Amino acid sequence: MPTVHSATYDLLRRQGLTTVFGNPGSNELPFLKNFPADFRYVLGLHEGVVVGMADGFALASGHPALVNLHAAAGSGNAMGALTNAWYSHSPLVLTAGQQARSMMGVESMLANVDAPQLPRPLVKWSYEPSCPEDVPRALSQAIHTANLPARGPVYVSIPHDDWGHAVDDDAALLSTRQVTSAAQPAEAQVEALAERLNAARNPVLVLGPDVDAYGANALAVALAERLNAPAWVAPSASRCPFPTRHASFRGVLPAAIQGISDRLAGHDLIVVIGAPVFRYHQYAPGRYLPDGAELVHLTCDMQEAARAPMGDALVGDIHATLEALVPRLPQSDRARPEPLPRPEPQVDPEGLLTPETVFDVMNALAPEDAIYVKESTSTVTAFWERVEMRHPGSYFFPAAGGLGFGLPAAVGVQLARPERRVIGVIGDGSANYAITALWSAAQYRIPVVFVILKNGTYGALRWFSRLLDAEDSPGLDVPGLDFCALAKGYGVEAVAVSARHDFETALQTALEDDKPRVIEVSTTTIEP
Ligand SMILES: Cc1ncc(Cn2c(C)c(CCOP(=O)(O)OP(=O)(O)O)sc2=O)c(N)n1
Ligand SMILES: [Ca+2]
Repeated sequence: MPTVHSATYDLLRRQGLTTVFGNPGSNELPFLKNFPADFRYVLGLHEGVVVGMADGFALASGHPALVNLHAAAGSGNAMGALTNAWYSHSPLVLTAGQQARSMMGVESMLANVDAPQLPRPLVKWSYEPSCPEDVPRALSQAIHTANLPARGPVYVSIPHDDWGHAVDDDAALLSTRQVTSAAQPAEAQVEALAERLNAARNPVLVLGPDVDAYGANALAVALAERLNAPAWVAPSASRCPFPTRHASFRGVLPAAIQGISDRLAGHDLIVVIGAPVFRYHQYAPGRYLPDGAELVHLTCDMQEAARAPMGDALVGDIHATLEALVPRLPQSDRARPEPLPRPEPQVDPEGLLTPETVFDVMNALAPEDAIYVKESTSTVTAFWERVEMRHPGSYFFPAAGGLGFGLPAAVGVQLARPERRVIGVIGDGSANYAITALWSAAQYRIPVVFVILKNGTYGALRWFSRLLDAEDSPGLDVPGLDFCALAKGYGVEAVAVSARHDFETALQTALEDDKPRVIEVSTTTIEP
């Protein structure tokens, strides 16, 4: 007779979720016992690391990832990482152990009181099965809910005395289910979009993370070339949807209402693809659109479409829609955009490196298909100007700006993409939120190159403090951190550098190694 335990592992195996990212408690042991030999468990020492690794793994692989957390305390620790997974449309299947059913009501230790409520609103669906026999079906619903557009995290709480319960043979019907979506816009919808583009005098593209998530980067290039239109990356970029040295590439839009309108002034049609409209950040009120401009928005996420403050929107599959759209457009006779000029090298002060130099060296030495996991807020602009990214899946940044993503996500990305080198570019502030990810990288010998930019301060907050007239705020500096000692403590080799040649040597050595390494670089602080 199959049990909840055996039926669940059959389901997970057939649905391709054989890597479990977790941090266990007693509630989880009945799920983890008799752990199948064809499954892999990746331990994180904090649940923010567990979810961060799973997030990087899911985003880089394009498939759902399974997470197993401890009840309330474990799930609570994961909430910060969930903010990023929610906004990056990351298909995470979070499971959490619950106290035994008869012990929940008295709120005994490790009872997850009102479990489904805890992760809301950062999950698409949250559930605790009402009886043990429903656990396999609930997990099947969780997998498909996470994976259907718009993709996103889900949460299932499972009492630990459910796993041994018998289930009937029909539970096996779950494991072979294939649930997919077409989301192909109708002929008339594609035609209407084509007509609008054809009628535009001076269209501009604004491309978001879901272009990269749907593998539609080449279609975005084809669209830009067919229109001879400039292509901006949508603000607060969490992925790279367009080759950064292409002639149409114009950089990342500022995350400010008036700033965006200023950059897009003169265009009569703004075509936003695969991004919310928009992920503003600093409060800089202004006009949502430049004079004379209209906006049309293609998104996979109905909530993005519904909540936008302006424009028309079409909800559909990004890849399928562009595939249907591009052939309908005649080759424009507009002048092709001129490539952006290359930035000048920066002069480094004695004993420090500018972030610009760090990125110039990275661009020179890293493989052309390197993957960057970025979490140093003040250096984002300099990075996009100086580091070339041309392949899909080359860049990941916390989609909600929730720090503690970078280190673990870099581990998860490298686990998903062993054929490409992953370089984590992490601020000395951000590095502390999930520093224990270094232990997982060492334990599982996941060869991420962690470059920690040490400017001794929360650089982005220094900038914000000026913007918000709060420059006398306390708590903006992080002096006295020794990331070589910290890395050593977690089993990762590390070196500290403060001169260009030393960084070149350290980076080259790390790129040639098959184990993780930390490079602590003393840098100046720059404006975001
Ligand atoms: C979990 C969490 N805590 C606090 C913040 C606030 N915060 C903080 C603390 C920043 C400073 C980041 O400093 P860094 O050293 O990582 O990078 P820079 O010096 O390049 O800004 S940026 C920012 O939004 C956050 N975004 N997420
Ligand atoms: Ca810093």
